[in-house]
Order: sequence, then C-alpha cells, then structure tokens
Amino acid sequence: MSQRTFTVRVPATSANIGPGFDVVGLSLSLWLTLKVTITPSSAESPPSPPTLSYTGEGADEVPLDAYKNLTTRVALYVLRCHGIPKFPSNVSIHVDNQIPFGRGLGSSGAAVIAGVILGSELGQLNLAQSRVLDFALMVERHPDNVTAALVGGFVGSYLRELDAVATEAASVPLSEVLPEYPPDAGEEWGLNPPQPPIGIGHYVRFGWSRAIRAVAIIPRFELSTAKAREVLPTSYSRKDLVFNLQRLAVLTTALAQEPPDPELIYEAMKDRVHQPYRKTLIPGLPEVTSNITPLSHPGLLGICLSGAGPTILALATDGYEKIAEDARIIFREKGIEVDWKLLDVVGGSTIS
Ligand SMILES: Nc1ncnc2c1ncn2[C@@H]1O[C@H](COP(=O)(O)OP(=O)(O)O)[C@@H](O)[C@H]1O
Ligand SMILES: N[C@@H](CCOP(=O)(O)O)C(=O)O
Repeated sequence: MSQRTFTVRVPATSANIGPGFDVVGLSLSLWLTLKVTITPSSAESPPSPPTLSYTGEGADEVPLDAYKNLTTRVALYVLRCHGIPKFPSNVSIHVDNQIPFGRGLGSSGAAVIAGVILGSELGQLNLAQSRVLDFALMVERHPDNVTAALVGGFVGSYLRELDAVATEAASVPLSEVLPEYPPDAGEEWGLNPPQPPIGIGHYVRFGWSRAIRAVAIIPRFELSTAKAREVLPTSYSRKDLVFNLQRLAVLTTALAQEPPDPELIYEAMKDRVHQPYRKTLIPGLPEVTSNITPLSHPGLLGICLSGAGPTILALATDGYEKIAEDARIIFREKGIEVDWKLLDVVGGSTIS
C-alpha cells in the first residue's frame, strides 16, 4: 500500500449578521487547512499514534495531543461511531490556521467541520454532506457557523424537531460525545458513542451581491462563545422578537440585491436578541455600531457583532479603510486595540 495524502480546507464564518441569532452564517476568506499523510506500517516505519503539528493562529495554545485537540477528538468520535475504535496508524497532520480563536469568526465551528471530514477520510467512510452536518451538530449545537463553514456562502439553517429517542441522543453531554482522554492502557473505548440522529440540520443558501465585502475589526482579546452565551436571557418580549424577525426577513434578500441599498441594510442589520446583552463583555460595541453609519461612512451597508464577538463585522462596497480606522479610534478610547482584515465571501469546505 502506498502513502496517502489529502488536504482539508475549511473557511472562517461570521454568524448572526445582526438579527439572525443562531440562524444565519457567512463563510469568509480565512482558512483552516489540514494536510494529512498516512504512511503504511513497515519494518522501517512501525505503527505510531497520530502526530499533530500546527502553525498560524492559536499555535501557542492549541493542544497537540490527538486525544485533547478538538479537531482530532471530533475525528475519533466519527470513527468510533463507525465501529473503528482508534486512529489508523502512522497518521501525521499538519494544521495551518488563519482563523483567530475566540473572536467570533467561527474558529471552533471550522475545527469541528475539519474534524468530521478528517474522521470520514481516515475511516474512508465517504460521509455525505448532510451526514457531516449531523456529526458537527452533535458537537457544536447551534447550526449557523458549521453550516456556513461546510456549504459556503450566506446560509440560513434550522434544526429539525426531533422525536423523543433522537432528542435524547442529541442531548448527550459533549463530554460523552468527545471524551478527552485516551482509555487506560490495555483498554479500548467502547463502540457505542451516541450516534447523531439523521438529518438534524436543514439549510438554504441565500444570494449574495458580488459588490459586498466584509471588514472584520478584530479586538485583541478572546471571548469564548460559551461565556458570551451565558449573558443572554432565556426569554424575550414579543416586541424584540418581532423587531428581529422583521429585519432578518428583509436582510436575507437585501444582501443579494444589485446594487445593495445601504438605507435598507443598515437598519436590517440591527438586533435586539444578543448584541444588547453582549455589550457588557465588549466595551465599545454600541458606540461602534451606532457611530459608523452609511451617512458618515460612504460605502458602508451595515455593521454588527460577528458571531458571539468581540469582532465587529462591517459589510461595505467601498470605504473599507476609513470604516476600520474609525472603529479602531472608538475601541482605543475604551482601551482596546484591534486588527482589521478585508475579507470576501467564499465557498465552503473542500477535500483535495
Ligand atoms: N483549529 C483548532 N484546533 C483546535 N481547537 C480549536 C481550533 N480552533 C478553535 N479551537 C478551540 O475552540 C476555542 C474557541 O471557540 P469559541 O469560544 O467558540 O470561539 P470562536 O468564536 O473562535 O469559534 C479555542 O479556544 C480552542 O479551544
Ligand atoms: N449564534 C452563535 C454564534 C457563535 O459564533 P462564534 O463565531 O462566536 O463561535 C452566538 O451568537 O452565540
């Protein structure tokens, strides 16, 4: 048997786009890339556990132990669900990552999608795209990032209502889906991990005007998505829900129109479901989103928190640098330094 190599690429994502909390996501031109080599065992190359190397964003903090790293733990979960108790021998994985951790640009969603695809490739399982999504949704329970990272573009998704048995399978604690440590010497994990119900996630890809680019203004601090979800209320007023539903309905079509209409989009990117609560964690958020407008910044269409933050996403057709530099000034007044990147909407995950 000869050496096998393949490459998995998964894009960054920006979820919510204002009113679409846990519903819409946009794939953006920063990539998580895995280069995988599987060398057949031989006298010169005896079986060995997977080796991981890592460059780019998060290189100084990401675990390189395959039983601790999110991507490889997800891959192992997929393998175990298919009756394969461990990684194949002699797998080496080099990860190059452009997606900053904990900034609201979908780094964990990308790592999860990469892990499911990795598991499918290592086990030669040939998982269909919808099944990849099912596995990803067992780990990352909101569909917006993982769906956009998998299929690419501007995407809306929902989770199917599950029957009682499937609900139980899908509500297993993550620690059981992804046990963190290898089994003790001489033992193997059982082959009965919770299987994802079939067809959990459903999505549709919206149109996207080719004129629109994304300015990501990225504060130099991390905010975990879990922490940014803890501050959200468990119930909302009808007024606030209607506010968001009205805007989301308009936004999904407005971002496909040529030319895009800033007056329509700026208002349609406002939100009352998550951003008002997250401002306590992101000093400067309300000032940036209310002081940078299409009137003050020609070319701007709309501005919102990217995912759970702290990154700010500005959609624009021009004036990118002024938008970013003025946001920098506002954040600096709050003692926060930022980096910014001009990004494009890209296609989804690939294996080559
Ligand atoms: N490429 C990666 N490999 C391994 N773990 C990752 C990778 N990307 C993200 N993670 C994990 O996900 C965490 C960030 O997830 P999260 O808080 O949801 O923020 P984000 O908005 O970046 O998705 C990181 O601290 C790290 O533990
Ligand atoms: N809808 C989620 C999206 C989280 O995205 P991330 O990129 O911050 O992980 C939320 O707003 O909590």
